[in-house]
Amino acid sequence: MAELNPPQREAIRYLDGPLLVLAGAGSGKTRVITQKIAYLIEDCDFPPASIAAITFTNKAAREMEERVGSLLTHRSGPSPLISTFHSLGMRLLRQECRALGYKPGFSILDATDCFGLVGELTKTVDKKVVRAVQSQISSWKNALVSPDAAVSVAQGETEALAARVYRDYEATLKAYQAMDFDDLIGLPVRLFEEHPDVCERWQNKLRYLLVDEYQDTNACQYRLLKLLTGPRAMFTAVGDDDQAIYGWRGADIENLRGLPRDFPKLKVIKLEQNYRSTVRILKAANTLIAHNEKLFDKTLWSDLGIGDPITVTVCKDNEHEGESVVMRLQAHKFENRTRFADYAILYRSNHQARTIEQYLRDARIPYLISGGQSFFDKAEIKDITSYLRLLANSDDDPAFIRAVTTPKRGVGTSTLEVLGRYAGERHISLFAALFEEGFAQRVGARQLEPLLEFGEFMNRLEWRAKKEPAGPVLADLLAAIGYERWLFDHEEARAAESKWANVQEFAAWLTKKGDEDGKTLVELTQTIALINMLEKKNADGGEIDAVQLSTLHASKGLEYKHVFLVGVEEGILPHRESTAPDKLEEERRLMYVGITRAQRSLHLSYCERRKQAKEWIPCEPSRFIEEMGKEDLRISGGKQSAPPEKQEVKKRFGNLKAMLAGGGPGPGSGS
Ligand SMILES: Nc1ncnc2c1ncn2[C@@H]1O[C@H](COP(=O)(O)OP(=O)(O)OP(=O)(O)O)[C@@H](O)[C@H]1O
Ligand SMILES: [Mg+2]
Repeated sequence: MAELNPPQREAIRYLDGPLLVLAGAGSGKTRVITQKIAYLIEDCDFPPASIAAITFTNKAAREMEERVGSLLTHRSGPSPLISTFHSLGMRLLRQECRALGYKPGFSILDATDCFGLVGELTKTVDKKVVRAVQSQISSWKNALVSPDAAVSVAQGETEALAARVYRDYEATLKAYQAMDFDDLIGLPVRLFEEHPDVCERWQNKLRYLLVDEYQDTNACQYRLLKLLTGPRAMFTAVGDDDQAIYGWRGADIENLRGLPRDFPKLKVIKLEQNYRSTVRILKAANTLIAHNEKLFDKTLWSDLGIGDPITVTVCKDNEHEGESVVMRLQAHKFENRTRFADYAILYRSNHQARTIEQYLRDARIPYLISGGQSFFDKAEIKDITSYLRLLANSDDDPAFIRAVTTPKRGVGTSTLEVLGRYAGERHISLFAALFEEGFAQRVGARQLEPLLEFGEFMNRLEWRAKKEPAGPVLADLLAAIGYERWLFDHEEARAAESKWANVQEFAAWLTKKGDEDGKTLVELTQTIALINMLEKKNADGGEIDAVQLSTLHASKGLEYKHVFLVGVEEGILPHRESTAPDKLEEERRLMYVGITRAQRSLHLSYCERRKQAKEWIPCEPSRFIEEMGKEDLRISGGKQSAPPEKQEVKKRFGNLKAMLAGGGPGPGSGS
């Protein structure tokens, strides 16, 4: 407890009832959670398995696991449960799903799978409509609105359509023995409400709960939290209302406001010292967020020194911005003798990453991306996981269709249509239907043969997939379906190579996971949907020295020595669809999150124009730059000052070249 300030220590030791730690960015809220877990185990003799900590992302969960692990090095045996709400829900459902009419092998459909399903049910090819319907259904699910209730609350055409689709969507998922991400929270809530005995069992099992990033919980998660803690209400929640950035996904700041109302005994502790950022960075963040309506009074100070001014670079267009950010990063790294991993480049939307990636690749700078397209979203990975899903759950019709048609094995669309109709009449899955005599009578022997062969192959493999270690079973599966050959027959050589490399990486990862955790292929399958990034570690086990590229949303809770925040323009940040007053406040919080990720230096940039559908559109600097208070900003570039900025970069690179020629950097200002 040495490295803790008095309110942090108080928060850690407080066990008399529910506790809320409410504090600004970088004030050590996450550290309170980590240390409190150690305190509960070490000093209060809580069995590790009776403690659950909930983080916002898988990455945060892994980091916390590592930190807790290093605090408890001398202990072996079970560890506390550290996971996201979704992983916790999944764990719970795996054990209890029979009470809700699910088999333990239930499938988890990711957002892309669900998009396909909603698309089919909506009967439209207009992706915008499908997306709107999908997002509306998700909002209802997160707000605990049932399909029946949705019909009566729906307003306008899209919502009415969504309400109609909602019921079919739920029924279809159930028929597939499948769940979407929202179900991983919603179904445990239903389970606990319908089965108080099960709820009580879990309340006794989990005796202390800790929740990080509490401001971004939604109504459903809040309900789950209340059910899990029960009347004892032994929990610590930490959060910052100024960092609530997931309103668009159903998170509700009301849950923060409602906490004192629902728990009259709630104790609130505030933390005021920021241990992350220099004074200038913190001041800019505080000045900016003061433009939002205040929910709670908070102060935040730092004694880490005044620090460098915040730079604002005006760029001609986004190509120039990409080039400039990479050049400035290289120069900064050289001057300060830092590592690539000390840098993050943050942006509002995924598409902004493309240009930056290009310039990073050209400069041969290693980088990692988070918050982007998931590895598991790639077609080749989804092909393979469809087999795994089907092995775990033979009711998973979407998985069946993908697996039976990829690679092609002579099963045509018309046969599948007959199979679908037959299965529908009999109310059974496609997989079960293919073995039935009634179906065999409707198709010719030539059509039936490849289907039966596939079915028998899967049946033979299922037994092994449920019993044997994952690695060898997966290797045999890949060989048996001839996936590699099929890729090279159907794709250009280079595309096929890269896809096959991805499949191999995936197989190696699953094998390793299986070996580490002693899990079978079927057991691992459910985890796949929940993981959005491979744990990239290099051969010696350390983290790769790479620049981190991330959306602002995905950067929450993390910190980097030096941060480049790009595209700080009207229309991007704030986003053009979010300029209504309440949405604007969320955009401002997003900017606040971005600024407060930086420890030592912060570099903003924006473009004077951007290309949109072949046309150049002039851009305005984001209002948030103005709102940060100008005195600590150093603005360079742009029309008036274009030459000096160029000179500046040239000068620095001139130096760089001279220094390189001279064999090494001069004294740096430290990292
Ligand atoms: N008492 C302390 N003494 C020294 N360093 C501390 C102390 N408390 C926290 N820190 C450090 O300050 C940094 C910020 O802490 P932490 O990430 O826990 O803040 P946070 O409040 O969770 O931030 P965010 O709101 O961004 O999630 C971390 O590097 C942490 O190790
Ligand atoms: Mg935190």
